[in-house]
Amino acid sequence: MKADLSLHLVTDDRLPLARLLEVAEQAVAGGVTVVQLRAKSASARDQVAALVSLSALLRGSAALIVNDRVDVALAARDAGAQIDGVHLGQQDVSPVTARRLLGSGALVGWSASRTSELTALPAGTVDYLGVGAVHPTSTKPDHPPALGVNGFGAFASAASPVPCVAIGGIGTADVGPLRAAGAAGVAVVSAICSADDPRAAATALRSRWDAAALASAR
Ligand SMILES: Cc1ncc(COP(=O)(O)OP(=O)(O)O)c(N)n1
Ligand SMILES: Cc1nc(C(=O)O)sc1CCOP(=O)(O)O
Ligand SMILES: [Mg+2]
Repeated sequence: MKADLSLHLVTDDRLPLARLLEVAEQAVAGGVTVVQLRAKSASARDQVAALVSLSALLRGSAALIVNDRVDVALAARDAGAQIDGVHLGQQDVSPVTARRLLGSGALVGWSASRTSELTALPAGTVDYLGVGAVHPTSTKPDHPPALGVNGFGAFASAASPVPCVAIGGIGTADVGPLRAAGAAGVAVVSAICSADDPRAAATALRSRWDAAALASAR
């Protein structure tokens, strides 16, 4: 595996850059392993600037990936940022193209929520699937229908051996059950970005994950 997929911070579109950087720094200090810049309403230029700042802040302490935009990932690399990969949706550039453009070492994630989408999965092209929504969430009003933890588990079994990262309305109480259902990791926006103390929120998610991983190893 190219990155520890266990705990993703997906950034909140509504955060101003200074707060986004603060939240990312605290989240990684609390145990986040992947930071995904999700800035859907920002211009390409602003996304590149944010990635350059995030890269300088993280200095490799967590993987830094970009939502939707392979072009932005490449432009940020060109500007000197360490960009580890992208997370793509079903409507975005194909993961095959992303893999070709970003290289074999890049982390390429792809969204999937129905088993019919797996038939189109190019073997060896994606490193993980982002699977949701686990619960309904107002963070992404156009999210796919909620799967619940059991639905997530059924999907993860069908997708095996591709690692599945759970997303959508996830809080600390979901982490253990999702790990037990076969999640390779969890991804959150509001559980960290809307917390008064993002570091404490990330620490709580991290310790639930570590406890569940320990329990499954017994
Ligand atoms: C880890 C992870 N999983 C799923 C998504 C959702 O991606 P997508 O379906 O492309 O939707 P948007 O985030 O682009 O609105 C994700 N971002 N991260
Ligand atoms: C970005 C995203 N993708 C989803 C999917 O189901 O594919 S749900 C989602 C938003 C997750 O935010 P929160 O942790 O605040 O619920
Ligand atoms: Mg997308």
